[in-house]
Amino acid sequence: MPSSSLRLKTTLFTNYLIHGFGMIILTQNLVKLSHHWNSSLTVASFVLSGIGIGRLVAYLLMGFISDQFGRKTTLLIGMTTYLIFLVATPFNSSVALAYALAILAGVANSALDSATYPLLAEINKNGTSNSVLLKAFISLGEFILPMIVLFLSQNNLWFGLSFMVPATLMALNLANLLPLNVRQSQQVIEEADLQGLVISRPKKVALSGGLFVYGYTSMAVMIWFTQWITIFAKKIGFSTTVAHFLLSLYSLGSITGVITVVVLLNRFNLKKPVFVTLNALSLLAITTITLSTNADLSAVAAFVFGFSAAGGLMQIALNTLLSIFPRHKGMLTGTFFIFGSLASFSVPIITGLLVKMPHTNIMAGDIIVAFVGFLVALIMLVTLPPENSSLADARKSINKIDSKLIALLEERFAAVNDVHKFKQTGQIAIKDLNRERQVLDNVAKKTKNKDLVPYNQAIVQTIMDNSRQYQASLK
Ligand SMILES: O=C(O)C(=O)C[C@]1(C(=O)O)C=C[C@@H](O)C=C1
Repeated sequence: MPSSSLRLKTTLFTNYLIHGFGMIILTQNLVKLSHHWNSSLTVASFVLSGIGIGRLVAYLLMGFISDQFGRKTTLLIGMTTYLIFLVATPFNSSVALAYALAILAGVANSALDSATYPLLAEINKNGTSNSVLLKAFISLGEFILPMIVLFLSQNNLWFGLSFMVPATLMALNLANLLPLNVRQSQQVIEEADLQGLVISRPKKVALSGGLFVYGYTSMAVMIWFTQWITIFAKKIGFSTTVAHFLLSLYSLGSITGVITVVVLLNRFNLKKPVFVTLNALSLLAITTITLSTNADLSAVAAFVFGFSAAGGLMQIALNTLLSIFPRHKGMLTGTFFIFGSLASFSVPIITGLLVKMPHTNIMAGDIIVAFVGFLVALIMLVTLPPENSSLADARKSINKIDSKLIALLEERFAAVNDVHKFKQTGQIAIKDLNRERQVLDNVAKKTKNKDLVPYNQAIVQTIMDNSRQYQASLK
């Protein structure tokens, strides 16, 4: 790996560690901040919604900027706005400005996403495991920040230091990024890569449509669980300790899942089986949680649910989407995350309505969400071209393709036989160089991956040479 690429990756992962801090920094300091703003806790928690608004408003714009003006520009926008949010928030004493700063944090988040996911896909051909790793850095940030907040409060230190730690990291990270030539680190984005996956149009439509739906369900399935599991567990008679423990097991499962998925995807070409298996596991786990009245069984299911549903599935789906339409990675990332943001917005409303209805099992709705996610995984299974995880596997694929080619060649020779009959009747020469040129032009036009044109043309030329020999052999 070139050193510039390693340096760029360090910047990207550090950004997401800081983003892990950023995700919970307002909630972790909410009481202190509300005093600072001279407001009630209710008003202070309203400020949190600014982040969601900022994300929703900015995703498409940032996606556009990322595609049109480059990943580095978008990264700089994201990092600078994050820095302003982190530095200004602890000093600010106006609620209105706090809301504006929260919106800025949302904008920063959307800029980072719109630049980072496309960049990771471009730096590494198989960028899925790196995208999943981003989630691990977010979790690490979310794990560290509460400890910093606790340390500051126990030692009577200024709460604003918890903002200054990520702000300092962000400033250093900006200094690290500024001199970098990101285009060079992106390496050569070959024409072949820009063509995207070679699959039929209907398959492309089905897969990309499914993946956008997955942008919603993958987020919704987690929010639904995390929002209700404690209340649900108490309602079905589990002790308060068990009820809270289920959420911790979910988080533990999530971190284990992310690490497992990163290792699996790094070592083997297993994207499809991993995606389908984890979706099946998440469906099974949430069904178990919904129906179980046994605390031990629910505990195992909560861990498995975190492992699968929160183990980086969203990142795998986004990465697959980017591989279908590589020319518009920024806009696609933005749109995908808008679906996710819609889930954060709508799930609390939907579940809020459901919970008012008598005799409803609030977790049952999450089974439906997980089931839709599983259906998308099945669509991926049938539409994505096969990945070969070993030499033997790759050769098996070649054998299958060769069988199809042979059948097609036999069909072609049958057509050549007909051509030959017409030529004999009309006393026309076998060799027709004009026709051969037409055929080769057609090959160039039909070949999607332009790097392959000379090879495909050479193959078809050989076929025509043999077609002539075959015709000469016929009586
Ligand atoms: O189309 C013809 O005239 C053919 O004879 C068939 C064919 C071919 O195999 O495509 C073979 C020889 C000619 O030189 C051109 C094309």
